[in-house]
Amino acid sequence: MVVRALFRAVIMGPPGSGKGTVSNRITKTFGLAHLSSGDVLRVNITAKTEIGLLMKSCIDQGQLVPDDVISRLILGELRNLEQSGWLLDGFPRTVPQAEALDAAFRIDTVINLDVPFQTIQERLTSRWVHLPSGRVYNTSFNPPKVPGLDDVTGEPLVQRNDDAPETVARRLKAYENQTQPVLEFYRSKGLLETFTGTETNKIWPHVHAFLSRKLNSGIHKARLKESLKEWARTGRSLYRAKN
Ligand SMILES: Nc1nc2c(ncn2[C@@H]2O[C@H](COP(=O)(O)OP(=O)(O)O)[C@@H](O)[C@H]2O)c(=O)[nH]1
Ligand SMILES: Nc1ncnc2c1ncn2[C@@H]1O[C@H](COP(=O)(O)OP(=O)(O)O)[C@@H](O)[C@H]1O
Repeated sequence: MVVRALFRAVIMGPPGSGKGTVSNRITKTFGLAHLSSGDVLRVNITAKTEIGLLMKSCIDQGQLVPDDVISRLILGELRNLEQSGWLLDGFPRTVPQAEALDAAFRIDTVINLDVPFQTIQERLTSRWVHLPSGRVYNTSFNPPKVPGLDDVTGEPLVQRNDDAPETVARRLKAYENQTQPVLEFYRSKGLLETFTGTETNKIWPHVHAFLSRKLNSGIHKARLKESLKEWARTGRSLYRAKN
């Protein structure tokens, strides 16, 4: 699919607000590369890299990893995506991270998923993930075809250590204290676009319409129409392979 060259977006929202789920729909519909800071960290933990080993306990306890570590990691990954449009998920999470990103790249828009904290806790305790790919499931919202197994590879799904209820509470606190100020950072630059709701399937059409408008000039029109029709007809089935 053809997308206007180098469209660069950030998706924000509290833990469990649906960033990964919506990112997957965006990247499939609009052909952007997806970079999730949480996935990058988890891949490092699984591969037992030096960074992974150092950051594991921080992540398991629901704390943010240090700004300089994550900024170096993510800006390095983005430099490998120099030639593509991308959607950045989970970074920046603090104002110093936002400043580091700002110094390195021009951002076109910031999508903010505004989902109430009460909605989130239950979602996270029933979240299951396929670690190698980052595919995310939920026992009630989007269960895998075979319980406990990834739809694409058939490999086992796991629950994240940091999705335990007491750790989720700590992550929400970190979001309030450290990440909410980033919303103001982007609001003051006129980049923040907020989508409020409690259900991803109701938020998604608004995100879709917004990005379609933004990207209209470059998107292959026929593909967009086809994807909208498919969405209207089947709901989420377009995205079943991952979500
Ligand atoms: N019940 C319910 N679960 C959802 C909804 N949207 C996403 N989820 C699930 O909630 C969990 C968190 O979503 P995810 O996209 O991983 O959020 P992130 O932490 O912001 O990246 C996952 O298990 C999703 O499958 C929704 O509208 N309703
Ligand atoms: N930008 C970041 N800054 C600091 N820590 C981060 C960042 N991104 C991810 N992490 C660490 O990885 C954990 C998981 O992140 P992520 O997968 O994005 O969670 P969620 O999608 O549930 O919000 C965070 O709780 C934090 O410990």
